[in-house]
Amino acid sequence: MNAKRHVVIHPDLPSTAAAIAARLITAIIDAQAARGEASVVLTGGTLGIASLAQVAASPALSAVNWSRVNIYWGDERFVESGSADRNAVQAEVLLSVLDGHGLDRGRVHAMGSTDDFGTPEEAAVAYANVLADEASNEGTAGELPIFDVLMLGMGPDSHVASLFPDHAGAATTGAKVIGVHASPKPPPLRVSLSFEAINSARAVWLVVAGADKAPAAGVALGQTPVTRERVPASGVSGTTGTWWLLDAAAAALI
Ligand SMILES: O=C1O[C@H](COP(=O)(O)O)[C@@H](O)[C@H](O)[C@H]1O
Repeated sequence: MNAKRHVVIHPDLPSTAAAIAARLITAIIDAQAARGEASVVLTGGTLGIASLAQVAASPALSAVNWSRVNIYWGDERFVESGSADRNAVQAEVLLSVLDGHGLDRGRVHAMGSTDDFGTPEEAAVAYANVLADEASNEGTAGELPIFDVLMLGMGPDSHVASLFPDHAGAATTGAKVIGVHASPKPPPLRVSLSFEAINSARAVWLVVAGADKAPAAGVALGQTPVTRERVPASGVSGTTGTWWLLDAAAAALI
């Protein structure tokens, strides 16, 4: 067992979402106390979006200085900017509420859409440039800003972000952001952080709920060695720790 890997199991999806929301607000407050701002990487997915809704409803919302929170995404569907398929559109359940709490939309960095780019690769290069600019602005060495918390959903096939098992993106090295074609899960075109970018984060949280995720969680957390190309969820980790935040159904085979 990786000493920095933590597994936290909650009874069901609603309680897991509420716990993740409380954890996220606390992590942002702690990061702001330490360095004046906080950066979070959001995920789409059932539990990821449910957790954002819980943040929006939290009485602790006003404890955060939302004007100094930087928001990124781990992956995005390469579709029209207003499409309900987009993780950034789904995140409006929180962002629209935060507008009333001082959120600086200049710090909200959505990945590109088909409105502005011809291919996922073009959007990926543009997002890599955004990340490099933000790293430079904050004085962080390298091409990636500090990610205090990076959230990832996980698919039943063990994909995280848009890194799918035995698919080109999961085998890519040397790029921070990649274009994805022929995604096994629709829509087929996507943009995703690479393993390299994900694993630069301080804390990586895998947020996982539902019985359909139990086999993949069992394999990713199991004793049998697996590769990240075959089981992408097994290949992510934070520099300070990796937290698996699951409901009981998803944890049934751990
Ligand atoms: O396609 C995606 O799926 C995963 C997981 O979604 P879920 O609905 O099965 O929880 C999500 O984390 C990822 O961001 C998204 O693009």
